[in-house]
Amino acid sequence: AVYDDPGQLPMDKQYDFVIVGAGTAGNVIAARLAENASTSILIVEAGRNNVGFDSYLITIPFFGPQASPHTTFDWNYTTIPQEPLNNQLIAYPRGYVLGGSSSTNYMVYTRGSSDDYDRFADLAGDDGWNWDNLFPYALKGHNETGQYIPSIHGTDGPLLTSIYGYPADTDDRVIAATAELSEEFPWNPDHNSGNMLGVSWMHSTIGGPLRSSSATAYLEPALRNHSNLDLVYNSQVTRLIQNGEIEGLPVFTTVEFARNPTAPRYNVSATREVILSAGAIGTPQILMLSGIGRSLDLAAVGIKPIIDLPEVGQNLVDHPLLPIQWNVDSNGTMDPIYRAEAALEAALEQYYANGTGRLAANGVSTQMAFLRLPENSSILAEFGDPTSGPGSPHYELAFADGFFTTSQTNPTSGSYFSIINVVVTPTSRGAITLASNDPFQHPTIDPKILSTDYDVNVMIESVKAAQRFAAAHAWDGYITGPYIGSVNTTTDDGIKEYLSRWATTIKHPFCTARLSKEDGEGVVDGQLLLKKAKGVRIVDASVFPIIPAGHPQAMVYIIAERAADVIKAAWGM
Ligand SMILES: Cc1cc2nc3c(=O)[nH]c(=O)nc-3n(C[C@H](O)[C@H](O)[C@H](O)COP(=O)(O)OP(=O)(O)OC[C@H]3O[C@@H](n4cnc5c(N)ncnc54)[C@H](O)[C@@H]3O)c2cc1C
Repeated sequence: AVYDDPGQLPMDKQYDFVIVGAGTAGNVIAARLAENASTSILIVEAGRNNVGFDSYLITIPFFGPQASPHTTFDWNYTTIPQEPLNNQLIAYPRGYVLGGSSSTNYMVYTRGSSDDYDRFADLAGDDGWNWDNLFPYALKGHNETGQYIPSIHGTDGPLLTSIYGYPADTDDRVIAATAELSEEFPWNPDHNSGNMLGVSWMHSTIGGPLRSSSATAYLEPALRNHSNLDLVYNSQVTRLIQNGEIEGLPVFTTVEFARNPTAPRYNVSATREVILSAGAIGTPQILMLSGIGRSLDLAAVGIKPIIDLPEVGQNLVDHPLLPIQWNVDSNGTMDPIYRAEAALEAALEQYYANGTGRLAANGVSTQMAFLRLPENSSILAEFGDPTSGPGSPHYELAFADGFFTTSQTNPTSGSYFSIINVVVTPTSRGAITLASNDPFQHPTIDPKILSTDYDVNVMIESVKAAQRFAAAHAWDGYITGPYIGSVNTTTDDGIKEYLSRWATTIKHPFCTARLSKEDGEGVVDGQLLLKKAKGVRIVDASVFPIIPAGHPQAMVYIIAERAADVIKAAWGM
């Protein structure tokens, strides 16, 4: 059953599992556990329904970047001042809706490098998490035909993925530049094979003309098909409550939640486990509100410490992003972004008539490159190599037909080509801490974007690589010059100044409740069970020991698919 208010929930009902957060990972766990008819499951979600008011923003692919921030789909968090970015406060979006961030993200689908999975398995002390063993879970995707290797994609799983669905003016030139500069920018027929290096067509979680999210792919069918699954949304979990002790360890299987700060609080207990899937911000916030974290910090905001786990909320890592653009001469054709917006009515008419046109495709980019610094790079000599192996990239270039930005003011005329630079193996580490003991007050978010010399230097190298790509003959007669003339991006210092103005986050917070097989380290163990406690497992972006070197939603889905099997095995289901 589905409830849109916590007051409606039958309070005498027993659940085997209570899942906190109907987001990317939470819905995978819920749908898989619900396959066992004799098990009862409740999902508690703070955010809103994914259908209803303004929902075209989260269904029509082109509008993805407009679904957040400052909408009802978003938690609308803001960071504290980021010193390397001229002390700007950065909007820090997270999905506040069924499907979580999979309902509001930009839909880019990259599984990541096999090295990243193998390092995850090593740090977890469990080979079940390595690439070879997780590959069958990756096939729980569902594909359309296109520029990809069919044998490495699934065809009957729930999540829909596809390649870019609209011919861009720049497609042929990107491919020609790749052929021309093939030593630095080799073509890779499909970066979802475990080897992601090179330039490939971008894949997206789009099926037909619609966004595919964990709400549409997992939650909705599970609620339709399994009466043992209940959902309550508009219900924010305010803490977990200790309800006993087993083998000298506190048990935390009672979940407290409320509709808003002044509404009554309700409790529900799981007879087996609570699964925290509230994401890299929500999960550490709930743990700390429950007395689980760095004891001194908790006491400082008036929370009684119960479990001292100093890494809760620490190790926050995110990918920094920096867009750069070029003016282009497109023979009088408008920039596709304005073309879609200026001709919105016609575009919508086409979209609703037959699901085609610019609005049916991802609004971000068309192809993307994952690249390594050269072996003899002075950056690697000075700082070491943070990648998980020789098949993993240091940075990414994403190519966009039109003006793409999430930090600059959009121009209102002209035609553009954009390259989005991303440092995919950042070494900056920030933290989530509690600003108060009020669960409805946002936590303090400090991702410390671009705060290490390694990150800044790799971003500078990425921009230079983008400039080399845009200087290929393939762009002759098309690119007419760089877009921002006021900052000289031909020197390292110039790029640094440009970066302090326009770099931002790509919105991939990770690792705030990281796993570790070592005693005395991390927040969860290799089976994702909360350390020093009983009854709590965490499955979401927070448990990753290292941020994936790519767009991470695919790896969250894949890890959640296996976590569901780990839970089933633990309870003999
Ligand atoms: C704007 C944006 C663009 C992105 N673009 C991409 C992209 O193109 N490709 C890609 O691979 N990745 C992208 N990402 C990142 C990716 O979407 C996330 O890493 C991934 O979805 C995280 O999954 P999760 O399960 O950890 O958390 P989420 O999917 O965020 O789920 C957490 C859920 O828990 C709920 N919750 C939180 N606190 C509470 C509470 N106290 N009580 C009850 N419920 C709670 C939330 O409302 C949410 O529904 C993007 C993210 C954003 C925000």
